[in-house]
Amino acid sequence: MTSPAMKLVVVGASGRMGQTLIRVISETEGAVLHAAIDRPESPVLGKDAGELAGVGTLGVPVTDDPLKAFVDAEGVLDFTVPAASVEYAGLAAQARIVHVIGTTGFSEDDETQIKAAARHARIIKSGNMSLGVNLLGELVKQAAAALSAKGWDIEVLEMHHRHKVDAPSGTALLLGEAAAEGRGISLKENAVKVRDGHTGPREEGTIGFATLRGGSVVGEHSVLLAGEGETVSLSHKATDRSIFARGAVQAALWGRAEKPGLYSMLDVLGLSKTH
Ligand SMILES: NC(=O)C1=CN([C@@H]2O[C@H](COP(=O)(O)OP(=O)(O)OC[C@H]3O[C@@H](n4cnc5c(N)ncnc54)[C@H](OP(=O)(O)O)[C@@H]3O)[C@@H](O)[C@H]2O)C=CC1
Ligand SMILES: O=C(O)C1=N[C@H](C(=O)O)C[C@H](O)C1
Repeated sequence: MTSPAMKLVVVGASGRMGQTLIRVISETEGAVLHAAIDRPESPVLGKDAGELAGVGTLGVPVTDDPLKAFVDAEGVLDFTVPAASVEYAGLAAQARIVHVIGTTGFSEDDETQIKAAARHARIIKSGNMSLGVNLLGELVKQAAAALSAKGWDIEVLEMHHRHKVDAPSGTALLLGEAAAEGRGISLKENAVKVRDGHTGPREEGTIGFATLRGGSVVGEHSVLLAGEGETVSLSHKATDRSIFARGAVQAALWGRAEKPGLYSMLDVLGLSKTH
């Protein structure tokens, strides 16, 4: 017997990802839009979420009351801002529902609070929900392990649209973590996120980041492994935000059957060693 469609709440409904999520949910068998939430000051409150996202009337008005929305829901899809995601994680824990977090730019304190919420909520969190980037992360891990001898320098390059507010991107950090794992080192202790002025020569074993912003670029990432006389380059280019939204809906459906905990897209995609 097939289970009824999973009731999903989209928070940040007016955002670039919020609208893409509403569209993708409307096209996904097994998922249904239960509620759409935005900030109390948002001009879209009261508007139909489907009309807002260009998929026709869905009979779901945008509200600013997450608590009420979460009570009867089974999952929340959250691509908003760190402060809001931390708050939603607490509410999802109270409601015992699945919380898919795509938001990026968290502080260490935010991460601690999300981990605490995952004692009761099923949280799936990733800096990038696409299949391609998560596969790329695994390839980067392998390449970093294979090219771990001295003389191979790792640099992560990213470009995004002019509206993006955090840097390096969540994806760049995910790829940096993958490279660090391949090397058996800590990213936190070896990352170089900014270079300016007389920096001196590159420090052996560091992982560098470079950030570009402009135009409407959805998301482009490259990991360069630069050696003496040769460079290996591993890249991903996103041209459509629906790749992230499809991954998020897939994550929510997967999380429905899981125990409370903090999971990543590697768990959802079966690429995790521990799952
Ligand atoms: N993990 C992944 O695969 C991906 C992650 N992202 C990340 O998702 C996040 C959002 O990206 P994007 O959609 O481009 O950004 P937008 O700015 O377009 O959307 C963010 C939305 O969140 C809303 N918002 C802000 N505060 C609250 C709140 N307290 N409660 C409810 N809603 C709130 C904003 O409303 P308002 O505009 O009124 O402030 C806006 O509608 C970013 O962190 C981005 O990096 C993006 C794509 C893929
Ligand atoms: O802000 C964005 O747009 C994106 N954010 C995510 C990130 O920080 O990596 C994922 C994707 O690249 C788009």
